[in-house]
Amino acid sequence: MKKLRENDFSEIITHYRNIPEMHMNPFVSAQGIVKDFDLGDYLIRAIDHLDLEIAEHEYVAIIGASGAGKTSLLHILGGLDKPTDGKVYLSHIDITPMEEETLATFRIFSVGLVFQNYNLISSLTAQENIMFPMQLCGISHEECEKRASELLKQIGLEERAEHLPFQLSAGEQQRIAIARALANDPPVIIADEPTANLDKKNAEFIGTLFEQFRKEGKTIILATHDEKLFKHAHRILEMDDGKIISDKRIHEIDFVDNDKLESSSIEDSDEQSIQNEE
Ligand SMILES: Nc1ncnc2c1ncn2[C@@H]1O[C@H](COP(=O)(O)OP(=O)(O)OP(=O)(O)O)[C@@H](O)[C@H]1O
Repeated sequence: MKKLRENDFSEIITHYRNIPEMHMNPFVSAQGIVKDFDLGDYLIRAIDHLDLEIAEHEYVAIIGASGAGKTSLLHILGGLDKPTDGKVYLSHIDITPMEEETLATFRIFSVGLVFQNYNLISSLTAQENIMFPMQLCGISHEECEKRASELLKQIGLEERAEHLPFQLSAGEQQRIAIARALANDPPVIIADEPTANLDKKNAEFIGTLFEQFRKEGKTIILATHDEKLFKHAHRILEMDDGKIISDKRIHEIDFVDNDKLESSSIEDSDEQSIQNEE
C-alpha cells in the first residue's frame, strides 16, 4: 500500500464530518447483507440476508459452528471484503460504495483488525510492526516510536521490542498484532478467533486486554469460542448457515474513561503470571 499523506486523512475526515446526517447512522451495521462465493459450478452463500446493528462501545462476541459465516461477516464489517448485496456502516459511515483505495485509507484509522494467525511482517521487529500502520499515516518517526513503546508496555513486551516475529512465542506474536491493531487508536476492534492458537495463560492475558479495551470504550466485535473472551461481552450472537440465529444481551454497556482506568491491573495480575511461567 502506498504511504498516505496527512492530507489523505484530513480530506476524508473533513468530508465525513461535514455530512450532517452521518451521526444519525448506526455506529456499525449490516443491512440486508448477502455474501456469495461463486465457485463456477456452484455458488456458496456464506451470508444470507443478515441484519445487525452494533452500538458504539458495545462488546459483541460471535459464536457458531465452522462454516457458519463468522469470518465472512467480520471481513465485511471491517471493510476487508465487499458484500454481494446490502449495506455496511462502519463508524457511522456507509462504506459500501467506497473505492478500494479510499476504503483502505478509511480502515487504517477506523478499525483495528486482529487475525487468528497474527499476520505480522516477518522482516520487521516487534516495534517496527507496531509502527507500520502509523507510518502509513505519515506520522513522524519519533511519534511512532513513542506510541509503539507505550503499546509494548501495555502488552508487557517492552523487552522484546527489537525481536523479529520468529523469535517470539505465539502468544507474544498475537500481543504484538493486537498492539499493531491499536496503533492508530481506532474506535472499533474486529478480531477473528484471536486466542485460537494460544495456550491458556496467553489466552487469559488476551482476554484481559480485550476487557481493558471494553472499559476504554472501544467497540469490539470478535468471533470466538473462548470463554475467556466472551464472558465480558455485552452481547453474544450465534450464527448458523449465514444467519444470526440468536442474539443475547448479557451485560449493560458500561465503560470507564481511560484516565480513570487503573493501569496497574494487567501488569499486577495476568501479566505477572505470564512472566512467571516463562
Ligand atoms: N474465499 C472463499 N471461497 C469460497 N467459499 C468460501 C470462501 N470463504 C468462505 N467460504 C465459504 O463460506 C462459508 C462461510 O465461511 P466462513 O469462513 O465465513 O465461516 P466461519 O464461521 O468463519 O468458519 P470457521 O469457524 O471454520 O472459520 C463456508 O461454507 C465457506 O466454505
